[in-house]
Amino acid sequence: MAKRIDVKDLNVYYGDFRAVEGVTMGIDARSVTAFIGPSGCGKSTFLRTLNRMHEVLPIGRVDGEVLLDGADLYDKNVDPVAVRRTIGMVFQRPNPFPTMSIFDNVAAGLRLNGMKKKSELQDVVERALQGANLWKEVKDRLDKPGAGLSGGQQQRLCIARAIAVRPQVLLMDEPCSALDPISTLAIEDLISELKNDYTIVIVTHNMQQAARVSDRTAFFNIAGTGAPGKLIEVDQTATMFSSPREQATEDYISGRFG
Ligand SMILES: Nc1ncnc2c1ncn2[C@@H]1O[C@H](COP(=O)(O)OP(=O)(O)OP(=O)(O)O)[C@@H](O)[C@H]1O
Repeated sequence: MAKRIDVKDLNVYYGDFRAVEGVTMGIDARSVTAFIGPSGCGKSTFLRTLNRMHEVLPIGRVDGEVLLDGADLYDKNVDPVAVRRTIGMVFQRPNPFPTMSIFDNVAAGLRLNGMKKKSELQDVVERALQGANLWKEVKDRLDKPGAGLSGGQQQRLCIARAIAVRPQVLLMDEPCSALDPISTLAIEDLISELKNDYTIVIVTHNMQQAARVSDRTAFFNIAGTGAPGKLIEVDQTATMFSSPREQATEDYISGRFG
């Protein structure tokens, strides 16, 4: 189910502006890969190319290859909507559907995929909520609005919604930046569990978080305002944090800039 991703010479544009230049890297299946780097270096932009979300913007354009177990996501015969179904995304701010119940939030994607039987939906919703470590807290209030949960619970609800449709990859764009430390730890524990089943990519500004949750870390940087973001290096997280190859990585990790 979990798949690996290989990116080859990827350039990402907003109109004429090249925001990310020449990224080539592999992302292992069933592992957590963290993207780190200073603000504006293109981490989120690059992340959104991995499930073809970038091109939702009219000015969004990509060239290069993103291979999911060897198959190019940008092949002209590939349906971008199908890509977004197999590569799920969790955003910075928890964004449950505000008027929907907790149950319906998790069931929404399943219903879109044609699952109609109540008993089947109940099974999958329960499994997804358990997978997101939220079941115990919400099992007696499934018919209450998702918007009534705490921020940390809402983010776990969004993770449950994302995993309910059994994606092959889960992309997370600073999933803890709006959360308190306790909720952050709950999400980090969850990420460590989910990697047994999913390929996970997480953008984070928090060095400790990258060190705690990821197996591999990719450092991106920009030469200056208006310059494109570039991948500087990617390696095992332990190596990146103890003996990176590039001086810029060491400077960033040790807090000398960014
Ligand atoms: N919708 C947009 N239209 C035009 N340019 C954009 C758009 N979104 C982002 N950019 C530009 O693309 C570059 C990369 O931005 P991006 O948000 O990907 O960086 P980031 O590393 O994720 O930053 P941060 O850590 O602050 O979230 C920046 O120069 C940014 O201004």
